[in-house]
Amino acid sequence: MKVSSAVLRARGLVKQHGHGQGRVRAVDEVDLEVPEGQTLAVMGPSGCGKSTLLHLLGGLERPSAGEVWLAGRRVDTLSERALARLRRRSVGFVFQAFHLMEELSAAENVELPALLAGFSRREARRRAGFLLEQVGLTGRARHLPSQLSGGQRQRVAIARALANEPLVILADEPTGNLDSTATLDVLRIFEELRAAGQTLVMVTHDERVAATADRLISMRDGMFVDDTRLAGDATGWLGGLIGLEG
Ligand SMILES: Nc1ncnc2c1ncn2[C@@H]1O[C@H](COP(=O)(O)OP(=O)(O)OP(=O)(O)O)[C@@H](O)[C@H]1O
Repeated sequence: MKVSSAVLRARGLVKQHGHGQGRVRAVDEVDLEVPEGQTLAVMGPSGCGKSTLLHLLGGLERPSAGEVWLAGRRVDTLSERALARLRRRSVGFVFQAFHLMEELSAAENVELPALLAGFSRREARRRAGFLLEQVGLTGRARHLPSQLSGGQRQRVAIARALANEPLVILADEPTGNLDSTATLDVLRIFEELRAAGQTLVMVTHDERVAATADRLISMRDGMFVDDTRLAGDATGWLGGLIGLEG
């Protein structure tokens, strides 16, 4: 394990939805530090605020109160434009519903965020090819998302999330729409990501997915009720790719 420096930090994080009687505190005074290279799973009952927390950490939603820091930079006070740039350059998102661009091929879906993050066309293409190979989809690079299975789509989405060399990957129920075979494929990739030292925060209902993490936080009613370190260590093939080996 590397020397811990927090990639992601939150202080006194609050997100309130709605007004008056219908007001909900989806996230309620949360403090969090995610060191570089840590994989963190967040579990908890439906509606406890997991997705909201992930959105706040990734700058997709703004907190009602509190602070979010990414790589030492305050995020929650950035302009929309600066926030969008930070997301493009530094965060990889994986969603339950994949959210691939339907009119683009698998390879193009992975190339696009690399281009937006500033890679040259050649480098973006090379990177997409490599990433698709790593998730076992070389033969599907030219397929459209509609021509892929759910598991294959999610593997494209994970390759896409890695395309910009993100400081952190945020994954919201990444296996929520997958059958058990496809879930195992995604688990294998997450284990490799962890072994490679990729910082990752994932929200999941699946204990098998959570078991791939270094750390497990349980949430209830917008608050953390448990924070446990899980066992495990390994090394893997993604180290070179995300620039963390050696
Ligand atoms: N845009 C919104 N407007 C109003 N209330 C919202 C909004 N988004 C979330 N909420 C409420 O905030 C609470 C937390 O929602 P959130 O989606 O973060 O929970 P979750 O733990 O991810 O749930 P699930 O496991 O079912 O996905 C819930 O009570 C939800 O109804």
